[in-house]
Amino acid sequence: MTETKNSVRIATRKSALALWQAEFVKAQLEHFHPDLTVELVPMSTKGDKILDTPLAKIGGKGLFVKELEQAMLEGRADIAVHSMKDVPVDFPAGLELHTICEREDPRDAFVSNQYKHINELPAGAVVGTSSLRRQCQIREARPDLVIKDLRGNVNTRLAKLDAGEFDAIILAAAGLIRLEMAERIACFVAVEDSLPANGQGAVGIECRSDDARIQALLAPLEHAPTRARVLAERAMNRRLEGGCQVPIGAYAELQGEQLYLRGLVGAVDGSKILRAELTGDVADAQALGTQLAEALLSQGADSILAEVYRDA
Ligand SMILES: NCc1[nH]cc(CCC(=O)O)c1CC(=O)O
Repeated sequence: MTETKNSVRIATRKSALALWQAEFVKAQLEHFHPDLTVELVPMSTKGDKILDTPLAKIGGKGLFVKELEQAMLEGRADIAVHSMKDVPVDFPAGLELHTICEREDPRDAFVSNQYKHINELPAGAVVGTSSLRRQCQIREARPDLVIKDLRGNVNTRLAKLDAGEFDAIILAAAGLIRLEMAERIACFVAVEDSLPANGQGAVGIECRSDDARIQALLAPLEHAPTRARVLAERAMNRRLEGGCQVPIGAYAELQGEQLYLRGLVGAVDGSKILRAELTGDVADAQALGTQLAEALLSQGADSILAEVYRDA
């Protein structure tokens, strides 16, 4: 399809979750703009191709977004739909994160075919996750469990659980809910027990900074409360210079006009987890995130993170 005034092309990864999110944005755009033609442009990213290496070791910010951004910069697509959790803090010149949609359940989910709760797992049980943030919080609570790396998209991870490679796995609840697999969730993990990653459960839309036509079309998809929460969480990560593969949790909730923000930085072995929280005016969301990061840094977060990056 050639570019017309009344079309939008969405660059998307090909995983089931990415396609769901792109279809969701397509449906929303068509709902608000009945005359609009919306087309998906699926593509593979480096992160999709390297499946055998723990994510923390590949490093490289934007492993899952670079190809999508290239497509927008070259005019092969107009927008890219991302899980906010996977979106790097900075954007290439000419692109911006323009829209943040309403958040799905931000919690982690405990998934197991035998056990209803992490506390039911016997000593030595094997738990699968590739997230350092989840690892450090599990290790702190249950040093007797064995944690094994678990990569792949949601379906691959569930298949590995079902094949008996793990006694339980931890996934983002949002992904399972979106893919209509909520029945696989044995229990939602309380945010007190597993503080979510910044942006978890929220979908963001990136577009060209100078594309006023697209930005006007995106306007009705914006969800201001989610934006405030996610911006606070991202500001915390930004100040800590944390990419998406770091043992950092950041979670903001709205309490009226107040934003309640919690953060943590953990040593991967669970030997030490720093926590901080604060409450402030929602209008100061980003400043609050930075302030929370400062509180964690003053507790020694920088030396913990330096260790993580050295080992990675
Ligand atoms: N890191 C991969 C990723 N990115 C977004 C989600 C889930 C959906 C979301 O958080 O919006 C997942 C899977 C997971 O962590 O289990």
